Amino acid sequence: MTVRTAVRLDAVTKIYGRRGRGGVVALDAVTAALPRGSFTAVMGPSGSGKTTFLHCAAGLDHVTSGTSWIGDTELSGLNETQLTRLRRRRVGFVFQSFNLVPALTVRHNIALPLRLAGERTDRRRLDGILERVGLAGKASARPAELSGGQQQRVAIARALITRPDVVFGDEPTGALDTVTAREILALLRDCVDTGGQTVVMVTHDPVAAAHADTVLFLADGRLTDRMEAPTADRVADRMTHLGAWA
Ligand SMILES: Nc1ncnc2c1ncn2[C@@H]1O[C@H](COP(=O)(O)OP(=O)(O)OP(=O)(O)O)[C@@H](O)[C@H]1O
Repeated sequence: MTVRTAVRLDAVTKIYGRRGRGGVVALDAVTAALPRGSFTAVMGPSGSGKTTFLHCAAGLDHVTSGTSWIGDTELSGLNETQLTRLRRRRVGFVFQSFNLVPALTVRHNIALPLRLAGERTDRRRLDGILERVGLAGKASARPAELSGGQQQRVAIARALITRPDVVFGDEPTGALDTVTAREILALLRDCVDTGGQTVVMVTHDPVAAAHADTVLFLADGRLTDRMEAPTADRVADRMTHLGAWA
């Protein structure tokens, strides 16, 4: 494979439980290659395998069969220690529920991945990231003192601090109002356009998906369709055909 691919899955199957004995086939021979510096949205009906796709792509979960790569690193070839290192340094995560540490200030929340990796935090870099996510004056605040949108900005800054190859988002705007969601999506878009990052985002929302370059559609664990240069209307239409709103 070429290093121009940030994320790759080759015939990835994920079964929870035991094959053929009541096990759930959450992903069924999924193959996808996501280029570096691209923004991909993953959509599909509830239970179609979106979160499982994200977890298998990011090394948060083991695949049952098939192979997945981050850059040129094959994840199934890594032991637990190597996987932990990869998750700390090469991927960033943003969740619907922000997952910040309440007792820590914004500055310390953002620096946490570096501390866990045993690295010193470069003050200038941290200030630069705070500025980039629009929180320059909030370094000493604690999460409870921030709005939902501001908390998600902290989570994005925390995801970016290790300069990851890929930022994975699982419904990153799911808990936000429409206006705030749009600001967060613009920030993720900027990570790709200005920062050269690769972003992969699970979402239920066609408007959110329209910020991506490509939308991948999952149904029953299979990749059934893709759309380039999506618009909210076209995505909503495609989701209707998948029975997503049923
Ligand atoms: N830990 C688990 N153990 C057993 N089954 C699981 C587990 N995680 C997910 N599943 C099942 O795998 C299938 C895919 O789940 P997944 O969470 O990936 O779907 P999703 O598209 O993200 O759903 P949603 O939109 O509702 O969050 C579902 O049938 C789900 O019930």
